[in-house]
Amino acid sequence: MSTETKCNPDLVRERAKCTFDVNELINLFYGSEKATKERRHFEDAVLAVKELKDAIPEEYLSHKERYENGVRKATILRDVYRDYKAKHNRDPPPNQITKAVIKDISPFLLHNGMFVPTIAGQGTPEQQAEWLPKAESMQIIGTYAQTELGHGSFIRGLETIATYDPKTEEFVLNNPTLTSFKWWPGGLGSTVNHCVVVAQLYINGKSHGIHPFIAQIRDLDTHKPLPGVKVGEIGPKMGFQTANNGFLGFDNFRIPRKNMLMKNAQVLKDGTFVKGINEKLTYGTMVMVRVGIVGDCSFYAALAATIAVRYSAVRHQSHIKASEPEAQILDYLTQQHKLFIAVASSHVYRNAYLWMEKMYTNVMKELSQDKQDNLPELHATACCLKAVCSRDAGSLVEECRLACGGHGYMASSNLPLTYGVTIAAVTYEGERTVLLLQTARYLMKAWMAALKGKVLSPSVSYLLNSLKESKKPWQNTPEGIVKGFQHVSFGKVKAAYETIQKYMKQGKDYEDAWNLASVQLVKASEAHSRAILCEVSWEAVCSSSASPNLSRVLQQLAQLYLTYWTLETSGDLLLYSNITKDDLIILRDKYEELLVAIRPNAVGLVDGFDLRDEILNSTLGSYDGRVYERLMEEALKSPLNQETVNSSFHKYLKPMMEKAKL
Ligand SMILES: CCCCCCCCCC/C=C\CCCCCCC/C=C/C(=O)SCCNC(=O)CCNC(=O)[C@H](O)C(C)(C)COP(=O)(O)OP(=O)(O)OC[C@H]1O[C@@H](n2cnc3c(N)ncnc32)[C@H](O)[C@@H]1OP(=O)(O)O
Ligand SMILES: Cc1cc2nc3c(=O)[nH]c(=O)nc-3n(C[C@H](O)[C@H](O)[C@H](O)COP(=O)(O)OP(=O)(O)OC[C@H]3O[C@@H](n4cnc5c(N)ncnc54)[C@H](O)[C@@H]3O)c2cc1C
Repeated sequence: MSTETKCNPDLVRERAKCTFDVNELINLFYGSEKATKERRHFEDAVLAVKELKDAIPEEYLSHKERYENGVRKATILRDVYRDYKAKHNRDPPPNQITKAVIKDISPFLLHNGMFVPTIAGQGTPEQQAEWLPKAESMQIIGTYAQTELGHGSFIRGLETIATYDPKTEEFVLNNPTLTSFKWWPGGLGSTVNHCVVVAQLYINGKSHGIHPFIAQIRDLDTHKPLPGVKVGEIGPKMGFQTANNGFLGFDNFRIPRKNMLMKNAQVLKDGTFVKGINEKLTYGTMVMVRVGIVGDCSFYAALAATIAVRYSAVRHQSHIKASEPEAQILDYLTQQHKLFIAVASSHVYRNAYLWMEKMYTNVMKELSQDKQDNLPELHATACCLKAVCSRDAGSLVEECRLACGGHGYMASSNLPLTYGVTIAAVTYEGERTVLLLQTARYLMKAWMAALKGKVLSPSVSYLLNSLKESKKPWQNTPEGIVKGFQHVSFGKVKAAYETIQKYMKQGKDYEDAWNLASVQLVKASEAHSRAILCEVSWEAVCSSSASPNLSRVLQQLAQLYLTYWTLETSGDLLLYSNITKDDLIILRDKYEELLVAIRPNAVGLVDGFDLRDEILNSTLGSYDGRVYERLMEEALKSPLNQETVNSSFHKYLKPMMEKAKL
């Protein structure tokens, strides 16, 4: 029997309506047919491992059990990765199968995501040769320990100290205050035995700024903290329950000189400090991860959209017309308004990620040739896109959850957990406002350069164009809308700059003027991000190799994104572009037309994300649409349903009722 015949009939009908080839979309989204095959093949291999299946839903486990189960599965998953690599002589293809296995966040996330990349990016060839083979083969397990109780955003303010002792050629690590304790690093709680510690370097009483050091913190055999190390777990959070975030403090803990990662700056045996070409290269891992987070946002938006769109196709409630049967809730335009933007945004973030990945790779290549010219643009762009995409993705996931009504509130929908994980990215790897202000610094510099008629980097060159060109009449085309967002960014950058100047003319120094203008500066960065997202995604769609049928739908999605944000930010466009009220009315109508046009393809579009049921892990979103059956099946797994009468009845309820009779 085919999967289709077992499916909910609404979903079968939806799939029959689709006007494009879903497999073509899948291959386009993931790069190629070969990439799809390899990814699916790897996912199959993981899912074939029986031990990776959970007996009961994670939510019924205690905090400790959940962590232990997470570690158990992470180690099995690690074996599957290793075997794949041994068999195919290459890493497994990019995939999201960890989501199907760990459900929440792997206790090895920081090992793979930041510990290994920091050794690779910040270590000398000798250090890489020493640590990478051990780390990559999991002989050692590590994390990235930067944030402290007292400081996360302002990393120059970190208080962990590494004092060089030339007599023994060692660094002495100390956490002199409570606020200097490391706080947050994933896996630190009970999993890792090593970490990259970011600490203030002192030589002969002189501070030389923050640098990364490798410290072994637990014994490799007993796993006990080494003498001089105080380490533990920070407790339950809004999400990330299995990430095993921890705290760490050192008391005169010695590590050899070679444990400072010295690709950028060095400490020689005699204590001579050799400065790197650019001290900000020490922040390199964060830049890489910020790029990766834009890709993660695409995944989370796709996951939530898949669940909510499929559920909305299956769910019937009320009537659009009294004479007709109860409508699929997906037929309500308000529901389409809530959901289709999540589908469209996933594509936008995916294209933005691919664009950023190229920029990142180019800059890394240039840095290897000692060329740093494009590093500021990379940093500024990664900061604002990470900030805007993570916040938007969080809101989209929450909107999808709300769009599922009461059932969206069930843990078994997987939408609450997905929200907790998605929204964390607004804070980690650089808090949103703080990162937007970093981009604003870059925009102010670019603006000053534009005023002087200098050539600007590609991502901000529109500032110069907008300055040179007089504003042209608004055009209600995608290209016209992209230009409109560039005008908004231009206007906001200019206004923020002029506000700073105004305060300075009033006698304020630059820093105070900056702070007083900072709400505008943040908004300028947001507008700059939106202009990039619109331009990059529209260009990607126009240059795609998709067939005419698919291309039409992808263009509709991209136009939906542009139109949605035009209507959402119409005040800004009225202020800074030549858009008129009449243009906005036309766009409002166009937006509604787009929702109606996308509607028949809604299920096909989410099928095109190719997220299998095990990854969705949702009663509401599975491919076959057996929503009500799954809700009941999951509810029956509750431990409270494993007994007819719970002991609390005899202990509390009955005595209460009996007392009440007296
Ligand atoms: C082959 C292609 C591969 C593409 C990549 C894809 C790979 C994907 C893999 C990863 C994906 C997912 C992995 C998941 C892992 C997830 C981990 C989740 C767990 C979370 C971990 C963490 O949170 S770790 C801790 C993160 N912490 C932060 O982010 C702290 C934020 N704060 C800062 O970064 C800095 O303090 C701040 C930048 C805000 C300020 O620094 P400061 O030194 O004070 O600098 P300023 O004085 O403000 O500025 C001075 C000038 O320096 C410039 N600058 C600052 N930072 C950088 C930088 N990183 N690079 C370059 N330049 C920088 C700044 O712009 C100033 O310049 P100016 O010219 O003077 O204006
Ligand atoms: C789930 C999760 C996982 C994490 N994992 C790790 C990890 O593995 N390793 C690690 O080292 N860290 C980790 N972190 C820590 C994370 O990187 C920091 O929490 C993050 O960088 C924000 O710093 P903060 O907590 O100091 O926020 P704060 O800077 O204290 O932010 C609080 C408020 O102050 C505002 N603010 C701060 N500075 C400024 C400013 N200059 N201008 C304007 N407003 C400002 C912010 O906008 C925000 O509204 C993790 C955090 C989370 C939530």
